[in-house]
Amino acid sequence: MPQKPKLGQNFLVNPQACHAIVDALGRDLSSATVVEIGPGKGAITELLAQRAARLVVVELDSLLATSLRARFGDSIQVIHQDILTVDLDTLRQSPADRLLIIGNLPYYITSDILLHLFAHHQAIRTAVIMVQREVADRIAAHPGSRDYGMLSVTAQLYAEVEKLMTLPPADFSPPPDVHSTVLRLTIAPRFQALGVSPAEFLAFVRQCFAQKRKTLRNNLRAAGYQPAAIENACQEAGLQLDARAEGIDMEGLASLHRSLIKPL
Ligand SMILES: C[S@@+](CC[C@H](N)C(=O)[O-])C[C@H]1O[C@@H](n2cnc3c(N)ncnc32)[C@H](O)[C@@H]1O
Repeated sequence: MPQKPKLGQNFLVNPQACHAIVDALGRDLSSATVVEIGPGKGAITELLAQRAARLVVVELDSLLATSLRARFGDSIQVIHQDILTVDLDTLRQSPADRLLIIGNLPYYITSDILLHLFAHHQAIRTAVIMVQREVADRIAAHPGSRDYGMLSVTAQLYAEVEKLMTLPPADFSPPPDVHSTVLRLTIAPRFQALGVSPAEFLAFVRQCFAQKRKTLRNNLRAAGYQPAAIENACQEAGLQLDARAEGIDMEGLASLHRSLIKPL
């Protein structure tokens, strides 16, 4: 049985894909601060170093971080640290500097990295990230699809999501067990337009999706809402009582939430 690479280390070995991923950040990076998550052996880093005004890379593996420092010298900043502990705000040069994030992510912490990016969304303009295909499908899913759930709603509350390309295992060394998809997330939070506050609304969405097979009514009852309040909120949102959360768009979920927290 082949050993799983440590720290999700599947290195990209398709040069066209490397170019396409960097291009997806935007052609002109001459005034941008770019942050690469998990540069590894530098396949993407090499292209970025030629184009970005400023490049900061965050690599957890000490041997890789050392060899990146030796290879790129002072032309880039190498941070040897777990990305989940890096305060992205501190990488900006000014409050107006909004970071461009890029990375062929270590798949074992994809969701944690996404949440970390969203927690710092004010510091970010765009993120181009490669994730496992099935996870990309969930992030980009629309209401009514099997893949639509908490991850889709969370991502789409913070960003416009585009699927750019899917790569086969053979484009990596060693090849992973899965296909990989590149996503572009353009940060555009929707909380204000929906009239909801982020922490409260995300907690509510979690309750709606608590058990995907249950109806919304049952999930909300289990979360402690009164049957009459649920009925009223569904009516206000124009939703059937036996609807399931996976069929409800963001506006519908927000309308339900606003009704349910309204003082009686
Ligand atoms: C899928 S590889 C991508 C490497 C390179 N960017 C490429 O495309 O060939 C993921 C990289 O993330 C690094 N990594 C894993 N966990 C990390 C973490 N928590 N913080 C920062 N880097 C991490 C790994 O060491 C590895 O270099």
